[in-house]
Amino acid sequence: MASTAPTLSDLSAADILALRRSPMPDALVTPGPSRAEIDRLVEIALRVPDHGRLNPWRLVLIAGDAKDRWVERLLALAETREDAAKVRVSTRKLASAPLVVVVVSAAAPGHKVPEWEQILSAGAVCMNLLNGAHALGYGANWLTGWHAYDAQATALLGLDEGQKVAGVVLVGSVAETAPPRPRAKPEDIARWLTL
Ligand SMILES: Cc1cc2nc3c(=O)[nH]c(=O)nc-3n(C[C@H](O)[C@H](O)[C@H](O)COP(=O)(O)O)c2cc1C
Repeated sequence: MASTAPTLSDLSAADILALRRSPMPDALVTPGPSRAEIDRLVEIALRVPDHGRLNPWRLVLIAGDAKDRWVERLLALAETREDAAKVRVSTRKLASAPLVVVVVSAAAPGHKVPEWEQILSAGAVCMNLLNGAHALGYGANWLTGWHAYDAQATALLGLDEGQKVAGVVLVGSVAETAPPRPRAKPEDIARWLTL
């Protein structure tokens, strides 16, 4: 008998957003999105509110041989650190996913649009990547990790002065769905303003 489990195409956009869950990094596997799907994902990622149309973000796409070399170089850098044992483990989390999208905050300080708002817009890019990947039938996980902050590691990404890594978003097919994660209770977080 055919499975009656709902597929993505049976779900409404609201259900897709409500059901999204980050798979574990090593549960993100090949095949990754095709080139056309990556183009679509980038289009979705960039459809974010951006006060003043400053485009205060950049994306670095990492896949294939370049991704293997990136992880190798990070592993070599990890070994030079005092916390090598710990960062080696977090670096290996990057190995499985076929696509990594590094979201870079390129906020302009001193602009009349506060830097805080520009940085928030980079966070929105990360979130759109997660939802976009999910809607396209893939999974994604938003990480940072030591390599998002270490100057030698970020130099591998060719960031300009003042740019910061907002997210290292792993994308791939989902080998194993993560179990449900406890969520904040709306009543603990949201309240109606009464004046
Ligand atoms: C800015 C940011 C950085 C994160 N960095 C890491 C990280 O380095 N390592 C990690 O295990 N999880 C990290 N997380 C958490 C993962 O994204 C986590 O898998 C996620 O919160 C799971 O929740 P979800 O299923 O609702 O997406 C980070 C989350 C955010 C928002």
